Amino acid sequence: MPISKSEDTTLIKFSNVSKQFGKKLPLTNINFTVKKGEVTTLIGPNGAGKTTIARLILGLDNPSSGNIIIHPNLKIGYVPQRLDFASDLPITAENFLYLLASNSTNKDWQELGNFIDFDNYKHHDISELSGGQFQKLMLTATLLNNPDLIILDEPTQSLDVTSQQEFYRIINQIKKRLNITIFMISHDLFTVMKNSDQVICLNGHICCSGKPNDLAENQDFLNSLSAIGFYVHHHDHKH
Ligand SMILES: Nc1ncnc2c1ncn2[C@@H]1O[C@H](COP(=O)(O)OP(=O)(O)OP(=O)(O)O)[C@@H](O)[C@H]1O
Repeated sequence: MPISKSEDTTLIKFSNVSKQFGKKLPLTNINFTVKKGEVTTLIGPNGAGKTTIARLILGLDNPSSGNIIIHPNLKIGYVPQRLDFASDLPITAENFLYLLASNSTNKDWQELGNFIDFDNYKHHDISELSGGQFQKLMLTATLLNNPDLIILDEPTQSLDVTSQQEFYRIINQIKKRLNITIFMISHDLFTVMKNSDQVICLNGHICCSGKPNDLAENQDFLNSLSAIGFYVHHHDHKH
């Protein structure tokens, strides 16, 4: 069913979606929308159903019940958590992008390279890249197909704080300059709160969701974060 005109900025809409695997019910009654041009971040503990949601969006799996509407002709790119097969390839980062670009719709990979500080490591073999450089390369590889929306599965999981901040800076640039919508799965609660337009807190069901600023003030949100194992720092004293 197409999205009606009044919801034109809605790229993805989950309505009462549940997913069952045998006797397991990892997702129950999931409702959310992803709006064009926004960064939506899904947070939750291991086993919360985050990857299952990403797979449903990508059409790799179907909901057991409920309805998922994807905006017609939406091009979705996926940046996986890891890409084991590529990390040992005896090929430079530059040649890797060059090869991918020759098969893609966006031939201008060198321009995309500006986003990721590519000149500093483009002549390095992929196996020599740092975790942060490799993630940036994967991100750029995904952008080669001119997606409208990209899904990032825990992109900063193995990165140190400086590389995480750098990665989120790039994500924000991509959002602004290329007008790409971002759907991100993440564990980095505090970076998420700084860098998202919408946060969805998941643990089999949606515990709460909203704009980071609203949620930060919301005791239900703080309680549900504690309940699912996120440490919440209460900064209630003055320096
Ligand atoms: N194909 C499958 N068959 C059976 N159970 C599955 C399948 N895929 C996922 N599950 C189960 O669904 C639940 C949610 O898994 P999912 O991978 O979506 O969680 P997650 O939030 O992404 O976890 P993590 O943070 O560890 O990656 C888990 O209990 C998992 O074992």
